[in-house]
Amino acid sequence: MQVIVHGGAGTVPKEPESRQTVLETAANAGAESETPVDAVENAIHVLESSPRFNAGVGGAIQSDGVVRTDAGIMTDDRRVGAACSMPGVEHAVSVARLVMDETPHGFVSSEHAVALAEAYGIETGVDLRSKRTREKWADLEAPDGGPKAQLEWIRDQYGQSDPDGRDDPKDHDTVGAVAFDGERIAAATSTGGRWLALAGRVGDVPQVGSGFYACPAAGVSATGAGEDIARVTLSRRVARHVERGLDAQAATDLAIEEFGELTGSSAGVIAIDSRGGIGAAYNSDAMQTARVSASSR
Ligand SMILES: NC(=O)C[C@H](N)C(=O)O
Repeated sequence: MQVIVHGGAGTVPKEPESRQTVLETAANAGAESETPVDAVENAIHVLESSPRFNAGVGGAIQSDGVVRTDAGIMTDDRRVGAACSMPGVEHAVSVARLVMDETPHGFVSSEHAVALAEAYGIETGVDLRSKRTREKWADLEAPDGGPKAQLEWIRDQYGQSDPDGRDDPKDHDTVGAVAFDGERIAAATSTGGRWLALAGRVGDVPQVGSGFYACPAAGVSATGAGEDIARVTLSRRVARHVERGLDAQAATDLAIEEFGELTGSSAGVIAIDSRGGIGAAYNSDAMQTARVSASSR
């Protein structure tokens, strides 16, 4: 099994070593799995459970102080599942997989996704705020009131990786994984979104072709400024470059170059192609990845 995972594209993290250790653990968990789809789910579970990443526990907070999680998963035969805007759901990737495996749909949202998760035994009602998230939120002096007041308040802060000048930004640490066993490919991405988005905002992560994609040619996971990633369907773009003959590294490089030219924004992508080529590219300051090729499976 070949596996690559990412821990988000953004600024240079303060403690890269400890994050790298979690990424390596996640990649190993993936490589020990039976199938590529198990591999991406298992790898992402590790990252969702770590408060160091913006997915599951430690996810970004929205304008009403609630962490809502999003995820998408896809396999090379174009089976796909996604779930979004879920308060209290640590393992968003498992809800996405549930949508793929158990429903005739591709995408289920908000309280209905949470209810579906609960009905199938996926844990809900988890407090996703880490200690740091709590402290940061307490400092922010959010307004009382509805969407208009919240929108006014976040207008200058949304998309800033360091809201209000605080350090330890959690804006960019979305997680993703791609796996290939020599025959089948799977890709998945999971996130808490971006700091101080309007309550209910959903980014690229659960949108097929934007935050994740898989087809016979390649599997892809993206991270970065979600609105901009969705505008150019970044993950599909990488896969298309592979379909036209590039290997995964050349395809991720080209897609990120195009993304920068088209949007002026920052993002990163990882990919594995059907010849076993692995690619990773980003135009932010940093994107940590870990990769494993286990010959035993
Ligand atoms: N950190 C991220 O990668 C954020 C994610 N792409 C989003 O916009 O929701």
